[in-house]
Amino acid sequence: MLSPGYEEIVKAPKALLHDHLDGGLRPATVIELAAEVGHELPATDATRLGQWFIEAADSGSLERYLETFAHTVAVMQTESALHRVAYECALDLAADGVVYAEVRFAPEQHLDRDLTLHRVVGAVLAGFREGCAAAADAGTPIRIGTLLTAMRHQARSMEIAELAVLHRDEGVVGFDIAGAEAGYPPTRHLDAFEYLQRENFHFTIHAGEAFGLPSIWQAIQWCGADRLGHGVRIVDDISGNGQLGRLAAYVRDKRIPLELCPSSNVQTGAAASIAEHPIGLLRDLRFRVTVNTDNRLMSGTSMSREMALLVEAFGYGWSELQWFTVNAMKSAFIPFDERLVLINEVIKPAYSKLLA
Ligand SMILES: O=c1[nH]cnc2c1ncn2[C@H]1C[C@H](O)[C@@H](CO)O1
Ligand SMILES: [Zn+2]
Repeated sequence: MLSPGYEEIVKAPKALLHDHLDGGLRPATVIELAAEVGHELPATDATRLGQWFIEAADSGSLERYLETFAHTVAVMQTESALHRVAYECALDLAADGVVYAEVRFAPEQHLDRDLTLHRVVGAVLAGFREGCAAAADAGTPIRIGTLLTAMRHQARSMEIAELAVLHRDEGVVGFDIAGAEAGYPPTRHLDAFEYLQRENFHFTIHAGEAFGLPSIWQAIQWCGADRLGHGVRIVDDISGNGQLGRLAAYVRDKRIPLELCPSSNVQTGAAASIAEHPIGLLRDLRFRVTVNTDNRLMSGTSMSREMALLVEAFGYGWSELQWFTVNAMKSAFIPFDERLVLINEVIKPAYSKLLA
């Protein structure tokens, strides 16, 4: 059978669990919004700006990679800008064939002007709602769940966790912490995670990206994370012959989803190349692997491109792409019955045609 081509991958339904709103703006939108607020950018032509983001993020360090967000966050400080960015995000993901996405952002980073946390969340949720309606009209339906992120070097995680629970019936489906990992362990935010568990709410934690096993261990065993944002360094607990250490065995046994982001990991130095990315080993060992974009602007990528890169590097076919997609859908934070509908009525029928 021919290996999946890029155009066919775009048409196949895909599920995305790890995508940052402030890491997915269109370069042209960054330029227009920057002009409105007088923010100076490193380039004023959309192609050159897009290239600047990719090159600046290609730094080999998470800390330097994160510096590029200064330019996107700076232009997302009004309700209309947040609404527009969320609206375009929904359209862009839908046009790429994503049928389910969880998109995250940190409300506390959008208070530089006069917004409140509630208004920030309201503007993003409205943007997603209207973007999803427009995508459905265009014949590319998509469902989007929002995750609220707290920045791990700050001290607002409890407040953001409460904000997420407060908006749970309006589209917020989960919580996360992000930012520089080394020096900021997940247990710094233990009170927020314990609160979320008492509320029967869902959360993922960026862990095992720029820091190793202790971060993953804390995220799972102290904080109770449902999923791992990246978690790629779980390979440090797997020996050369595929023998699993206790933590890796626990993660696999409990089917804890790994939100792997191949291109982002190469840019931050967590993997040497796509071909050497641990996703190959983790899939062979049947961890609950999912494929994600992380930051489409900083990596110049999309869900289809990430899958095409894996097809090229590992020789994957439709059955592996379906497996990643069903894994993601099973691991989503929306209710079980709604996940099943997407798996049985959208994903499986499409892949069975592609597999035929
Ligand atoms: O991959 C990441 N690791 C840690 N933090 C990240 C990553 N991608 C984005 N962020 C940060 C920068 C954003 O401003 C913030 C909220 O989306 O999350
Ligand atoms: Zn991330």
